Amino acid sequence: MDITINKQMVQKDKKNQEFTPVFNINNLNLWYGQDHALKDIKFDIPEKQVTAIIGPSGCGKSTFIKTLNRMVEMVPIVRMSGEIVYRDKNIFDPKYGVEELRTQVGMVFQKPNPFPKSIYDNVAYGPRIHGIKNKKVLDEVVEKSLRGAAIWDEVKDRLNENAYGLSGGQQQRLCIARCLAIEPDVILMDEPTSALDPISTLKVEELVQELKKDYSIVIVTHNMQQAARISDRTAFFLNGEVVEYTDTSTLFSNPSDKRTEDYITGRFG
Ligand SMILES: Nc1ncnc2c1ncn2[C@@H]1O[C@H](COP(=O)(O)OP(=O)(O)OP(=O)(O)O)[C@@H](O)[C@H]1O
Repeated sequence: MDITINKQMVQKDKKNQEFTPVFNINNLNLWYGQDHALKDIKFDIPEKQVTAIIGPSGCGKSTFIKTLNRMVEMVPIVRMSGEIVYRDKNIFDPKYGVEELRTQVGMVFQKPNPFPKSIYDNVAYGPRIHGIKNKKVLDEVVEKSLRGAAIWDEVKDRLNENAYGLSGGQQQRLCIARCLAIEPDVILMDEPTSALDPISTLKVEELVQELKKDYSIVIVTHNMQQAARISDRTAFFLNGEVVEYTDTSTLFSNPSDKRTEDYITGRFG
């Protein structure tokens, strides 16, 4: 049986700009036991743009982003219905291998989580698992990934030192380099700067702007200013629903739903 679903056609947003979706999410529902955490989520995530997910604590942002690489299934009590189409294939199809998906859809977490290994080995880890053994090829991948994550100049003379010796901001960029080393198509970021100081936050935000030239990025953030600064489109989640999803400038300057307006003007959350 062919699991290809052709939904990846070019679409137009509210400003009539064309975009190609990388994910189509259709009537996605998710329960933790009896708790209905995601309710009829339906929207498309564009290619090579930054999509921000905002909303108050407990509204389902992390749960949602973790459905996109099926990490949420690691929680045993999770049940889901609906469909997530990634580049014309339903990721819930039993024929779609989760490893294949996670090679395409990388993830960066809230707290930097380098392995207790050298800087070099952190970045080479994924390529090695994918069978790359040649030292010269690995050296190239490591350098390219560290350059891509804007940390090469800071670490090039200490590649064999333990990653735990880096600052929090450097560790987070190392984790981004580790993600780039497997050459993903999409990068999911779950509050990637919430554990960082303002200068490291700025570096990661600048990096996100660079990365979107080559990757499609979905970022969960508590910080509305951050969403406004770095994203092209924003989805506002509330109680497990998407209240509003549109281009970021419209959402912050002219929201169409009163609940969005109340949230972005600080009336709750
Ligand atoms: N592992 C879990 N088991 C049971 N319920 C969970 C689990 N993870 C999340 N939930 C519940 O699902 C709902 C959404 O949680 P989620 O963490 O996705 O929200 P969030 O918007 O990311 O919150 P925050 O901004 O505080 O991180 C909450 O009611 C939460 O209690």
